[in-house]
Amino acid sequence: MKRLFKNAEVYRDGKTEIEDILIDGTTGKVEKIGRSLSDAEAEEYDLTGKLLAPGLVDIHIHLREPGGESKETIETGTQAAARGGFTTVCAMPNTRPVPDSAETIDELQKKIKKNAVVRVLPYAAITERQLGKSVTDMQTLSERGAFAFTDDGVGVQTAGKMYEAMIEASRLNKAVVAHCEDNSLLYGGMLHDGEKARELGIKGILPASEAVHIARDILLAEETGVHYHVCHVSAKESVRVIRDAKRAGINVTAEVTPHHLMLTEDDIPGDDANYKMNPPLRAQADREALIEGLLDGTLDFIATDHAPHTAEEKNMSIEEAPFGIVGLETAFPLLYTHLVETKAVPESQLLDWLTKKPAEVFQLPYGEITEGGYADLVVIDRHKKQRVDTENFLSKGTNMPFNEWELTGWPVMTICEGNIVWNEKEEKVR
Ligand SMILES: NC(=O)N[C@@H](CC(=O)O)C(=O)O
Ligand SMILES: [Zn+2]
Ligand SMILES: [Zn+2]
Repeated sequence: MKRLFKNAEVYRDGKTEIEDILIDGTTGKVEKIGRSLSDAEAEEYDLTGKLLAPGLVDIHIHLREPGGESKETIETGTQAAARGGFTTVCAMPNTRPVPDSAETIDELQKKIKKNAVVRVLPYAAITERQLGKSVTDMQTLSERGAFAFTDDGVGVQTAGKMYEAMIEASRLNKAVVAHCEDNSLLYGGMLHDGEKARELGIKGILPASEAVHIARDILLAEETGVHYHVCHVSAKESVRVIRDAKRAGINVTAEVTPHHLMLTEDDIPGDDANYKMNPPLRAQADREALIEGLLDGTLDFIATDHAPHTAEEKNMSIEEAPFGIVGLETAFPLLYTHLVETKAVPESQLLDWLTKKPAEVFQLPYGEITEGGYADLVVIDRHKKQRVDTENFLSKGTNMPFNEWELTGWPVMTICEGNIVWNEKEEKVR
């Protein structure tokens, strides 16, 4: 089935212009882009006044399946993604079992094929069961569709294992994606090692627990030539280390989450586990360094680290609850409201951080609207103002600090490979 989107403000090639886009549901591709298009067979949609952008790409999410279905499933997590405007998401491997072998990744691929509403690219683990002891059979995992390798959820504790993994990943032309956290520097910390932790009497997490791991890995990346990508950068020291590495020509890239861009430890109202995530919300100087890092290209793009947990788990105290917050359904309006509407960042820049940049960094054929390219699109109503209502989420997870925030710029329709996977008008997910 063909669809013709008329009079949209189309963002492509760095510009926004009023155009029509004809897509083909059979091939899943964009057939034509231009002015005054018509097609006798196509169903028409008038998008006057709406922004039509490439479908968003999220390199870092947790779908919890298999093993954590009470927190999220491939179905509910990708429904949440579709509603948030995301058409490509990369699923982290801290599941039970961990995708660390041919059997486990094959099983995961089957589940994705059956239940995913948007495109899911699965990560495989760097080490077996993410225990940091022996590197997985990366070649086999690559052949079976591993997007890249990561032990997200934990840091690879020894330099030697990371080095071995990087040599193999480099040979296979795959990225090593790292959760950076040196356990020997944790000291039982739960919040950033700052004012708020002291006030609440909770042990602090040193910025160095992140930055030391990153610095170590960067030297190993230099040695091995691997594409090394840093997850959820939170500390100003980490930004500095990555900036220096890029200047030295080392193949390092990095992401930052919406929550680290928006919040600091000062926003934590008390013992509320909706503010508990790893890495933690840090100080104002860190938040500023993250924004500066994004603007100067030290940090390459934004990823949500959507990390659902059950209400039961998150209703516990900060010291008892698990780390992590959800983000797929609010990422775009949150960033649009607080970066674009405030004029801190041009709309095109925000879109690039959520589409073109992540796709480029991982050499994915998504994240841009082109004739002949995938019909992955999101329609955004820049004027739609709405309060976040976690009760209304499609995700099973409601654990997040942005409930009841009034935000502007909501996705109203998401198209993945030519199929409408979310349409606000019909409150529908495929
Ligand atoms: N970010 C988090 O706080 N939690 C993540 C793990 C992770 O991303 O490291 C989770 O899986 O819950
Ligand atoms: Zn992580
Ligand atoms: Zn994560």
